[in-house]
Amino acid sequence: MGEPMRLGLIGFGNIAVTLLGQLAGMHDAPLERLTVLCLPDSADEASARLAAEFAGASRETAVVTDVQALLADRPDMVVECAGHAAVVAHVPPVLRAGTDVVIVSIGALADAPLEQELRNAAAEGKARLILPAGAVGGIDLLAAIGQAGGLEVRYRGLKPPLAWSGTPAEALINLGALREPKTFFTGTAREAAQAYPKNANVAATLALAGAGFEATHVELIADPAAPGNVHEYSVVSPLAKYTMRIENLPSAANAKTSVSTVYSVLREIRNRIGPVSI
Ligand SMILES: NC(=O)C1=CN([C@@H]2O[C@H](COP(=O)(O)OP(=O)(O)OC[C@H]3O[C@@H](n4cnc5c(N)ncnc54)[C@H](OP(=O)(O)O)[C@@H]3O)[C@@H](O)[C@H]2O)C=CC1
Ligand SMILES: O=C([O-])CC(=O)C(=O)O
Repeated sequence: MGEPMRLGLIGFGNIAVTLLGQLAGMHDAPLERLTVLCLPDSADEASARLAAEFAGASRETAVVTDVQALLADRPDMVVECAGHAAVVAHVPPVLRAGTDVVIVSIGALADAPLEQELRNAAAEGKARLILPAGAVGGIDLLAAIGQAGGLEVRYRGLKPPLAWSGTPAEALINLGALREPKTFFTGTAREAAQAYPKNANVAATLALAGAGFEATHVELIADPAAPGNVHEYSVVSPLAKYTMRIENLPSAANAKTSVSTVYSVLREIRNRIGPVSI
């Protein structure tokens, strides 16, 4: 059994609540304290759910609404699952304080000054900025062969029309009337991640692992026949060529987010606490 850990969570939406259920059932790699940083409007609900679903004899919980209170709880690691604005507001001070952070809203790094600020904050605090694979796979191979250069990466993100609601796609196509797949965005990973902050974090993950934000080609597609949230990409490099297609189950509480994202975060937590990292 690993050493007990003090975990901080930023956000209390779909990913955080689903993760809470997974953490509650995790006994092989124990958590001794879970501190949630949420918006003031969510604090009462978060307190009630933590008390009912997670707290116990050997588990303490706290709900806070500002980053200094989160840091005062001395978490060993913090997981951000709240969106791009929360990365901007909260992650630099946590890194500067010397605490490792897993960022789920990776597309925030498409803002080049913010990416630099996060790298500087991690260096200053001697902390690690951890970028999980999230809803996509094959990041290990991409990051490995990318070191040799010469990468060409092309990514297609297909989701059912509902998953694109509330995004700029609404102004480009009639999502409700769509009867066939429609590509509404073609561009770079930087453009995609910035225009679709809740839907194109995968494009940013591929860019950061591989060919960079400008050289990673992205297509975003609304497809009424999509069998879930689909991530397809192809890699051509001097060392390897491969294609990947992942059909992800969307979250019941947020069609934009694939459930596998939660499990990717859980993997980071287990790798941190457990005796083996894989
Ligand atoms: N890397 C990847 O592969 C993936 C990354 N993501 C990223 O994860 C994010 C979270 O996903 P999900 O949980 O499904 O989204 P949700 O919208 O369900 O949850 C996000 C929660 O964070 C809250 N929040 C917003 N701003 C702050 C803040 N400053 N401090 C604390 N809480 C805040 C939101 O409140 P309110 O609703 O009131 O704004 C909401 O409750 C997405 O926005 C996306 O950026 C998602 C899928 C895949
Ligand atoms: O969860 C997914 O399938 C991917 C996603 O939303 C993103 O890339 O932001």
